[in-house]
Amino acid sequence: MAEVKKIAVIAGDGIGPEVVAEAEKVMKRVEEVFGYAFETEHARFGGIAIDEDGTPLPEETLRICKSADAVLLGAVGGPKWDSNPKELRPETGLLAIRKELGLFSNLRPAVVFDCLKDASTLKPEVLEGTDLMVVRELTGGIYFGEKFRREGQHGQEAVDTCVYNETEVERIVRQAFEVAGKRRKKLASVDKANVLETSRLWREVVNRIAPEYPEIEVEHVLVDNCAMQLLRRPASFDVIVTENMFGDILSDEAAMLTGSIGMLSSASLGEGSFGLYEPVHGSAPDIAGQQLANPIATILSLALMFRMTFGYSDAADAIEKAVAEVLDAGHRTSDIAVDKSTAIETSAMGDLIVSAIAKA
Ligand SMILES: NC(=O)c1ccc[n+]([C@@H]2O[C@H](COP(=O)([O-])OP(=O)(O)OC[C@H]3O[C@@H](n4cnc5c(N)ncnc54)[C@H](O)[C@@H]3O)[C@@H](O)[C@H]2O)c1
Ligand SMILES: CC(C)[C@H](C(=O)O)[C@@H](O)C(=O)O
Ligand SMILES: [Mg+2]
Repeated sequence: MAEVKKIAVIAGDGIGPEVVAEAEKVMKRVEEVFGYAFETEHARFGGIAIDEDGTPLPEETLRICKSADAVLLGAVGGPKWDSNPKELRPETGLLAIRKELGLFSNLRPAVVFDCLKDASTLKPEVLEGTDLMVVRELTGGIYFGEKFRREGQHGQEAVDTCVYNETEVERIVRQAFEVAGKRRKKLASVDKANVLETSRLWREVVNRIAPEYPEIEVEHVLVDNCAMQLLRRPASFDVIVTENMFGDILSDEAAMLTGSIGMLSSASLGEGSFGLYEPVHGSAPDIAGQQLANPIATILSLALMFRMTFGYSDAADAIEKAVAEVLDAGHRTSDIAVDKSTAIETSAMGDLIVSAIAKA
């Protein structure tokens, strides 16, 4: 009997519960096919927790996450809470959970499935061979710097500060070198060193560490240029390492290489094997509750959990293969369907993937 792995499951808001439900079906199927055992504990987080507990990140939720081996998260947020004070914003809870759990490294793979090239706005020949990984710093930078308002000469002033220390930069940069070493050995460090002091420090740290990884080819790319090159030569990128806000923006851009943000999975990691796994997308209030959401990003996030936290590569490979097979067979949710009239619902996509999961 396999050791029981504890997974904290946080559905969240909007399409969160819809996509997480499909990932939970996949979890059950993996238990049946591979004999692994998972114990899940559900927790409230985000907008729903604000409504029921008066805070986006209840103590109980944090306790459940800390006592688990890994966390599966859907998405949080929505217009209902958009004008709340910042302590009562779902997004504030998201930043708090990342910080509390020490998840400084966010891996966001963007892989273009051959059969989905028609779902992208880029030409198929530009997309050919695109398989990149954004390594985003997740617990520092402008997201976590001091923020305040003050009265200025021209009315209210708002201040956001961006701070990075060498230790924070070094640990994420080392992670990225390690990731690149297991891939195609190319690292693009993305910054704005022509303007920002934090970026100058970032670049110095990358240059100091690079000689320790002589097998990795390093390029420095300014973030504005990177945004452009991602559309011009996406296949030339292997690993992109960058600070918190640039990584947020570039990963949503990279999503469109794959056809939809509904395809992009992520792993948030710290020093140990513990991780939080969530799709890159948000709660998509515009399509919530209609079974229109693509569950693949969440299902692929679960595959990342199996591979990275539990070392269950057989199950992770089987999930990824099942997703590829279902897409190859022509099944599409609306976001990736060229002919929208043929699109299938969230749960139908989940069911098809579940049925396709098999031992190699
Ligand atoms: N990690 C998170 O929980 C997270 C991430 C991003 C945004 N958010 C929050 O989500 C809310 C909505 O944000 P937004 O609209 O800017 O971004 P979003 O990612 O929720 O949606 C952007 C667009 O992509 C579509 N989309 C997103 N996921 C999809 C899926 N799985 N299948 C099909 N289409 C999908 C949406 O319908 C929408 O048109 C905000 O409150 C935001 O703060 C949360
Ligand atoms: C909702 C928001 C706080 C979050 C972020 O910016 O990190 C989201 O955009 C993401 O990419 O996970
Ligand atoms: Mg984002």
